[in-house]
Amino acid sequence: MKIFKTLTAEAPEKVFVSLLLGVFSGIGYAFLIPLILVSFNGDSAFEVIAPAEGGSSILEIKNAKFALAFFSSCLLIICSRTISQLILTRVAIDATVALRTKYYESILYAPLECLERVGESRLIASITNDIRSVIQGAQLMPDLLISLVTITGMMGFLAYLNIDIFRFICWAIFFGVISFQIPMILAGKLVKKSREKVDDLHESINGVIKGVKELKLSSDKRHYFFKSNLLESESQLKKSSKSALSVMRAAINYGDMMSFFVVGYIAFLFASFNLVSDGELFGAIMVLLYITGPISVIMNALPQIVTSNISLDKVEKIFGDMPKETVLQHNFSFSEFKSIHFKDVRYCYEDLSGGGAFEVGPLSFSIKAGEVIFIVGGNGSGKSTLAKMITAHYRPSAGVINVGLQAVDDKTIVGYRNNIAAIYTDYHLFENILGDTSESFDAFVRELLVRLKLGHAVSYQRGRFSTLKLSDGQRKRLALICALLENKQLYLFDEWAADQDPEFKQVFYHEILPHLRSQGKIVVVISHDERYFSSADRVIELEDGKISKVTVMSIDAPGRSRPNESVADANIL
Ligand SMILES: Nc1ncnc2c1ncn2[C@@H]1O[C@H](COP(=O)(O)OP(=O)(O)OP(=O)(O)O)[C@@H](O)[C@H]1O
Repeated sequence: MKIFKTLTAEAPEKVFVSLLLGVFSGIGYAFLIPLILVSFNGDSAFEVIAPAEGGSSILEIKNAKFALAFFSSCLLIICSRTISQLILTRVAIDATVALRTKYYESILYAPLECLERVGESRLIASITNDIRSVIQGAQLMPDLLISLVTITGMMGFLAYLNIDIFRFICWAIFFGVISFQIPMILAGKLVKKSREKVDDLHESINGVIKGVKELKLSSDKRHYFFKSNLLESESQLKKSSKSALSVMRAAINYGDMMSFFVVGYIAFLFASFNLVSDGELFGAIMVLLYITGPISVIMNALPQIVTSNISLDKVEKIFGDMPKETVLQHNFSFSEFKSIHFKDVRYCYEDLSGGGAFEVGPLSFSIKAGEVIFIVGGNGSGKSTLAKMITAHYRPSAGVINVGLQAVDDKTIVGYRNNIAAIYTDYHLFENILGDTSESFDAFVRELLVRLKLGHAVSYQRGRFSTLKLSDGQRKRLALICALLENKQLYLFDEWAADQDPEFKQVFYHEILPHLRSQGKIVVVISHDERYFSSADRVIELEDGKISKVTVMSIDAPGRSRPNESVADANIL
C-alpha cells in the first residue's frame, strides 16, 4: 500500500526491524491458544494437590513445558510488540517531518504562478491535515501485521485440527473479503468527496478569520456569509463525512460479525453434516473466537487506511503536479549589475475564466544603476505583473531580460534574484532579520527605527524586533528597514507609500529614493502618488499591459539628485 511507502522510504531498516518484531509478536499470539488447547488434552492443566500441613492448598503446574512456552510467548509479545511500536512511532515522527520538509522545498522552488493557482488554503490544508493523516495510517502497519500473522498462525492450527473446518473457513474468508469490498469501495468514494469538502471549508475558515472585520460591520453580510459559506461548507462536509462513516461502520460491523456467523455455523450446523470430534469442534470454536480480536483490529484500521490513502492522493496531486523551476540553484555572479534591459518581453496569464487571458507586453525599456523609475497606470493596467517580471517571479512568455549583456535565464536567474530587495503590496514581514545580523547592524537599525518614528514602538536586538504588533503603516516602515539592510542592487517598491502619512511619504520619496539613487541602485517604484512623480528619473505609464507613455522628469525637480551626488536631505542613512 502506498501510505506504507512513506515510512519505508524514510528509514527502511528500522521499518524492517519493526515489522520483523511485529511478525514475532504475531507468532507469539498465534501460539497462545494452541498451547492451551494442546496442554488441556482432555484433562485439566492444573491439578490440586494435597495441601501442606497447616497451609492452604497450592496449585502445581501439571504441564510445566506448555506453561513455560505460554508465558514465554506472552513475554515475547510484550517485548516485540512494544519495541516494534516504539520504533515505528519514531520513524513516523521522522517521516512526518521529512514529508513536510520535502513539501516546504517544493513550495520554495515552485514557480510563483503555480503556487498562486493552488492557493494558500489548499497548501495549508495539505501540509497540516493530509500529511498527519497519511502518517497515522502508515503507523498502523505493525498492528496490522501482528493481526495478519496471528490469523495466519491460527489458520495453520485449524488446518492441523481439522482440514474440513479449515477449508470451510478459507471459503468463508474469501466470501467475506469479496462482499466486504463493495461497501468499502462506496465508502472510499464518499471519503474522497468529503476530503474535497475540506478544501472548501478551509477557504471559508480563511474568510471568517481574515474577513472578520468586514463581517462584523454588517449583520446581513455576516449572516449571509455564516449561512451560505461557512455553515454550507460545514454542512456539506458533515453530510459526506457522515455518509462515509456510516457505510464504513456498517461494513466493519458486518466484517466483525462474519467471524461470529462462521462460529455459529460451525457450532450448530457444520458438526451435523461433517465428521468432527468434540475436541476438534471445541478447539476450532476457541480459535475462531480468538481471531475475532485480530479481525476486529484489521477492520477498525480500514477507515483510517482509506482516509490516509485519499489524503496521500491529495498531497501527491497538489505537490506531485507542482513543477520545480528548471533553474540552476547557483548564485550566478553577474560581471556587473548596472543596467537591466527588457526586449519585447511579454507575460500572458493562463486563461482560467475562458474570457481571454490578460497579457502584459511586448515591453521594451532599460533601467540603469542610479536611476529611479516610476511605473504608473490605472488599476489592472499590469503594474504588479510587470513588477513580478522585473523581480523574475514571473518568467516572460516571450522576449528577453538582460543584465548588461548577460541574459537572465535558467543559469543566471538565481543570481539575478539575489540582487533584488522588494516590498510587494502583499509583503510578508518576518519576525527576525534573515541573514547577517552582526552587531555592526545594531546601531544602523536603531538609527533607522528612530528616523522612521518606530523607536518608541519597536526595539531591535541581534536580528530580532521586539514586536510586530504594529499599525499597517508601521509594519510597512519596518519592512522598508529590512529591505534597506539587505543592501541589494535592485529595489522594487509596489505602492509602498500608499498607506503612509504625508510625513513618511516625504521621507520615502525625498530621502530614501534619492539615497538609493546616490548609492547607484536600480530603483523601481509602483506609485499612484502623482505629487511625487517628480522624484523619478522616468515615469513609465502602463495601459492595458502596454507602455502608453514615458516621461523623463526634470533633473531640477525637488527630491532629485544624480548618482553619487550627495543628497542634502537624504540624511537618514
Ligand atoms: N493570477 C492571475 N490570473 C489571471 N489573471 C490575472 C492574475 N492576476 C492578475 N491578472 C490580470 O492581470 C491584470 C493586471 O493585473 P495587475 O495586478 O498587474 O494590475 P495592476 O496594474 O497592478 O493593478 P492595481 O493598480 O489594481 O494593483 C488584471 O486585470 C487581471 O485581470
